[in-house]
Amino acid sequence: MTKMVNVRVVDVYKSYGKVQVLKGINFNIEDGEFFVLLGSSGAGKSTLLNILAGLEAVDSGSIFFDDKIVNDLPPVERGVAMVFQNYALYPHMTVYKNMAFPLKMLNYKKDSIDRIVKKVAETLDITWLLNRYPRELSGGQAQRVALGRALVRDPKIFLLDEPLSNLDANIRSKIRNELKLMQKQLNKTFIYVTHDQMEAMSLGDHIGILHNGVLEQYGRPIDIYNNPINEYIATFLGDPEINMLSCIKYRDVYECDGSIKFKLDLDDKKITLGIRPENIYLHRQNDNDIEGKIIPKVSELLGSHTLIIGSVENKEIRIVTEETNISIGKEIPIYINLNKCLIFNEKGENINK
Ligand SMILES: Nc1ncnc2c1ncn2[C@@H]1O[C@H](COP(=O)(O)OP(=O)(O)OP(=O)(O)O)[C@@H](O)[C@H]1O
Repeated sequence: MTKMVNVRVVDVYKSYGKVQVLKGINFNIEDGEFFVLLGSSGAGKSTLLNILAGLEAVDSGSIFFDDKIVNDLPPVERGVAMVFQNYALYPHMTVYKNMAFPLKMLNYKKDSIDRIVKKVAETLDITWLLNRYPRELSGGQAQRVALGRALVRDPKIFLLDEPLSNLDANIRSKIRNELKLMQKQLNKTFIYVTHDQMEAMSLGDHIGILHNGVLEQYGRPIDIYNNPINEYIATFLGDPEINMLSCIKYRDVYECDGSIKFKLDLDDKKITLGIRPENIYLHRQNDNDIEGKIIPKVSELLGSHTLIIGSVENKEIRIVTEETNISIGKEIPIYINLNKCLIFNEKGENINK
């Protein structure tokens, strides 16, 4: 097995014509980790992935694999393998031939090809599928084969560009779990691009969030979720979406959308209070909880929990609760613990102490 690489991206800039797509990107990826690049459409994710693959050149900046600069290395010499959205399996070839293909192109001998394909098939538990054609595979199996085809060349890094986005929602989470297990088993560095925050949260050892060509935040999913640096990130992560209440200070009391009032030792005249739906309660939890009111309008069962969408003074509030007996249309109290809220200043920056 090749040694795991440590990827370092240093001050990377990239423009297409007048459009600056990457504006000074810096981050590190540890050996053998599952790294997720998350961002909305047009954020620059694919561009960055293509730069790592060697399919695009940087305008300035450096890419290091294992402390070795690879800016000028062509894709085949980088030891990376790409797995695309549609898996790009050849429909007229069996699984065996699909997996053998990259080695055949590199002029490997027939018996070496056979040995490698069978070994990789065993690792991925797809030996029994070797004689099938791609049309005879489920989404998850096709994904294993696509990984297998990438794995035969023993790449140091896997680059995956939205590999699950063509799958039905119901098998997506199953395949997501499998992918994570396979990555841990293979102990290879995975760099995974997605616009889906759920996918990023569940797969990533670390996540980098790209927004308009800037890496806004980097870290462990739970740390970013609990401590997003700004309103954009706070809103991007989490489903149902975080509640954002605009608050204005009158004397020493902040008054917010949705009839919520509280005291806070801050100088800012205007702040935004970010409250995750799971942090709003229908019963008092602590003496110093802030009390508000909502009129529930919709209640949606999420399995073990219920999502309530309620409103006060035209402000919509999302609550996730374990309670099931909610009367729609009747005003009820809500309780918020200020310590569990995020506080943003007028510029949208997180100012939690
Ligand atoms: N070859 C190109 N020529 C010109 N502009 C490009 C080219 N490739 C990408 N862009 C532009 O660069 C920006 C970033 O594109 P990129 O594909 O990296 O975004 P993305 O985050 O992967 O988006 P998506 O999730 O929609 O694929 C977009 O505004 C896109 O239109």
